[in-house]
Amino acid sequence: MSNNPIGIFDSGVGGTSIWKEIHHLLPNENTIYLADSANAPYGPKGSEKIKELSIKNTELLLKKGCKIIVVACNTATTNAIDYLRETYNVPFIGIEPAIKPAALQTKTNAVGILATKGTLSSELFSKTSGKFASNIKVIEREGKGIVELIESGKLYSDAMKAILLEYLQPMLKANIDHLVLGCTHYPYLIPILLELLPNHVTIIDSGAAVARQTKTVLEKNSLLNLSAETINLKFYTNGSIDVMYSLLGKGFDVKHLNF
Ligand SMILES: N[C@@H](CCC(=O)O)C(=O)O
Repeated sequence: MSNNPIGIFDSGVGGTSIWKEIHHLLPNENTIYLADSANAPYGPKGSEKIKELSIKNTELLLKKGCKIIVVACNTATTNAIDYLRETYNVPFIGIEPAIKPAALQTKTNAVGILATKGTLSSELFSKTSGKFASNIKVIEREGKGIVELIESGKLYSDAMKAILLEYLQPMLKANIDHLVLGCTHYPYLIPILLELLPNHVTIIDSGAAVARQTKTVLEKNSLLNLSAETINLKFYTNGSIDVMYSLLGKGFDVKHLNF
């Protein structure tokens, strides 16, 4: 069982930002990544639809023998992880916008958060936000259009720069000193954001924390892979293989699969 793969899924290619953190921290683990790009973006879909898609992805990963599932998608986590944990008999790791560290560290008492509509409108997000950020100003912004541009291979484009400028403006006006990236596609924006943001704004992303949590849960459940066999890193997408390669780099085992 311990050499069974870690299953990771996202609405598309964004969760590869989480896969990179996991593979970096746990290089001896087999992994299977599912990019549900054909159904991206999840953000504007209702909670029930997001749940349904998360179930579909989970069941495919379980069929492939995954020992643990990482929901590498804020939108799927905030809308579906409670249901998944109640329903399936494997550990689940989720990702949520890191509003807590931002709220604890802010000196200007104002933080920005960029996330999808599905995340910002979820019960889980409003609970976390109410718990940790009730005394500070939180400028929320739906990152409308960002996932679509990344999924269509237009990460470094004038269109991307233009919408980011628009979304950041009210945050900068409110004097934020932290920007929380609340979607796993967004770490790929960091080089552009660094160009657009003043130096005093810290970008917060929870990818490394998710990898550490995955390691902790594997350890606790005696599921760390201790075998000396060569590991397998598999990627399945129901969208564009080229976009996967553009973010991962060539040389990985990326296959097209209808799911
Ligand atoms: N990867 C995204 C999903 C965005 C979307 O498909 O709208 C997230 O973390 O929320």
